[in-house]
Amino acid sequence: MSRHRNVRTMNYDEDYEGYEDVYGHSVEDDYPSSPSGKPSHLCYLNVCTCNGISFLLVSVSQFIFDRSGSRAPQMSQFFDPENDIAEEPEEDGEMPRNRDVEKARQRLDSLTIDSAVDDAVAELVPEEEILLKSCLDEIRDVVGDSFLDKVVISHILHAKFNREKALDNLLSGVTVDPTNLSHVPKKMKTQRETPIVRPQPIKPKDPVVKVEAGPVKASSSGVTSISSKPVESLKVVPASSGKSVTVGFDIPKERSVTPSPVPDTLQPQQTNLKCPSPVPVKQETPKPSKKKDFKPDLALSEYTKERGSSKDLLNLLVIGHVDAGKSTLMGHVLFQLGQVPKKAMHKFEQESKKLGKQSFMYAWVLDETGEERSRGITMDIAQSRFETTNKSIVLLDAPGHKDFIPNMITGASQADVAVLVVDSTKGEFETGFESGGQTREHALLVRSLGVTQLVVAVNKLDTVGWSKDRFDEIKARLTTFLVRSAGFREAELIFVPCSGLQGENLTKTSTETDLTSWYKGPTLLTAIDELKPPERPVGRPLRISINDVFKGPGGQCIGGRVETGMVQPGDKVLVQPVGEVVTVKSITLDDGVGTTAFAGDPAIIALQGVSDANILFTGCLLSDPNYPCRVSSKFQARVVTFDAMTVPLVKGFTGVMHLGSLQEQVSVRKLISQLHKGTGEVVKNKPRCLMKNSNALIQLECSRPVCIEEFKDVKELGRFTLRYAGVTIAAGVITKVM
Ligand SMILES: Nc1nc2c(ncn2[C@@H]2O[C@H](COP(=O)(O)OP(=O)(O)OP(=O)(O)O)[C@@H](O)[C@H]2O)c(=O)[nH]1
Repeated sequence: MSRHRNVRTMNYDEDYEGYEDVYGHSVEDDYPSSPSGKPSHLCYLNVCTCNGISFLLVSVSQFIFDRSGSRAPQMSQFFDPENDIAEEPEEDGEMPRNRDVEKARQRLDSLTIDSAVDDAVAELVPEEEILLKSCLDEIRDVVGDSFLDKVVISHILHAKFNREKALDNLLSGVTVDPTNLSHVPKKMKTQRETPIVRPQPIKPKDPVVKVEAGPVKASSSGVTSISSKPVESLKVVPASSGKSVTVGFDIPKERSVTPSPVPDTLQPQQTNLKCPSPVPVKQETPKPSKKKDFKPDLALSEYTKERGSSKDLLNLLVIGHVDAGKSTLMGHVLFQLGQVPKKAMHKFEQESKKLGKQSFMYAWVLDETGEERSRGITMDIAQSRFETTNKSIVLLDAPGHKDFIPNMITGASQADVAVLVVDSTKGEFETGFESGGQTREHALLVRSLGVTQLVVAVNKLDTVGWSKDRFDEIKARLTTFLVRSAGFREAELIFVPCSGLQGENLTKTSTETDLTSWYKGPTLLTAIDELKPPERPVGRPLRISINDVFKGPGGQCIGGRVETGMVQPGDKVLVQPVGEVVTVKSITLDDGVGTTAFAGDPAIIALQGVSDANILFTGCLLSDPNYPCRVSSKFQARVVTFDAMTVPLVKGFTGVMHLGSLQEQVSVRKLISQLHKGTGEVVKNKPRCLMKNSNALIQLECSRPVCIEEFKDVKELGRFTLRYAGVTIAAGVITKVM
């Protein structure tokens, strides 16, 4: 079995209609409180307007971590702008005589700074307040609580919101003159429209491990996993070391194509990320084909001939909060279906027992790496395949831990349908469902990426005595959220009570009388079989998104998914964005049958005539040379911001865009207009910032040209999510490639 990405191939109209649910449907009037009892989870529902300064200020405060609470350290305790803490006597001996004098001087200095900073902050205009708070948060990520807020603020103001400079000054002990913090003469403030220079992201506090797809691994259980390997740890000079810190994300000025996706987990603090040697773009934006009409007939008749009588393929993603039991559930399903040999299962049982982790024996079917098994968590998408009565299922088991959400997004970009697993144990469902848990974020993500059908596995029901009340309670709370906030249709949701560990109600009707006394619905497998197959855009120009590049027996190979069209051995394909034409040497399909790959198929493709292996990388594309994909670094998008957003979206904001297998740093160039949720009408032109739950038209720019399409043309390559500081803050569809 191979490792690859799949294409979501859903009916365009139906899918777009779904997006109208997400982006367009207004239920402001009837929207209830959130399940948590908070005013509401308004993610898709409310229009956030910024009509005046007072509103803006109140709203901004919601985003800001308030360090002025009772736990805030006393200034006299820590503050010493001139002398490093290291100069304090280390031993517990008597304090030097001049210490009292020194402390008194510090107090005096701090008081001066205190009032000067207050004065300067009081003079800020709203955009500056937002910037100040965003700078403060980012610097806090590096220095932690080692400096008082006002000291950090004084440096930010002194550096005119340049957070790199402020951080450098702070760490190298530069003294700020507290009487000179008013950075802009008052008379200028009223005139200023957009002169605020957006600061660059800064260094992370801790080294971060990037998890990246590794080579294909076949296993005894027939499961293929995308191995996780630590690729780079950033070297960070500790703040206390006194050494100067180089900060800022190094974006090459020239437009070059480099196989270096930006790891999301590093946002917003990434720095010094070294891209592999750039490969020159031969044809940055391929010229549109002169042939106006693409003829889909050949592809469609081939498809009918080859696939007409076979089962529908369904790419199924399994999502849910960490430890909800996803791997155990699906591992047990595979075992019950005979996909895992008894001998292999026995081995997993013995080995997991030895490690004291016997409860994870079924999870081991899918969690294959040593690290996953010893830690008891899934770290990357594991892929397998099974059959139901009417469907051929490609199973994608996603990691639940929030550190691995970028990997989960990779899976979500391949999914046609999803199984959301929730733990029904008392307290555990609540943990996963409350803010900070992954149940909501995963559901929002898959819906944003086009999944409209969801099976909810109410798992671990054995822990609550197969309680119908608990099942009903979870069903009610989730339905409210999934329908009202995430934009699913109630008719597209199927709730199935089950136990992954005990194997109840998975592939055959349960024998557990406490369950069968009240539940007569489908098993998990039947529910999956009932999901509708997506329509495959076979009759469109070829697009194959690449998620793996490796040397195979056939030479240079890629693992990818055919997004649209079809491909056969001998076809010429255009590698984009580089713009080099290569030949398809051979195609290996996931089920090993046939050599023609159609839209929706995951495939391994060996290529001939590749001048440099570096032109192929995760996130690049193979397309029809006569009908190439758009390649651009600038585009317009309609976005909806999520409830989890922690900083307002302003011009210059930089985050990570996830578009299919592509992860790319992107910044907001323009906030064009804020839109009404229900009607899509412009409610405000050129808003200064976007808050949570806003709907807007914005212009974005990537740091290098990427393959993108307008959503109306190719939905798979026209929608994205935006993440910042490890949180998914927005989803969008591309409305105009520029
Ligand atoms: N009692 C009970 N325990 C279960 C059930 N399903 C899973 N578990 C236990 O829950 C723990 C976590 O299971 P996993 O399958 O690793 O959970 P996961 O959701 O795949 O975890 P991540 O992929 O790391 O997010 C293990 O100890 C399982 O034995 C169940 O139905 N009943």
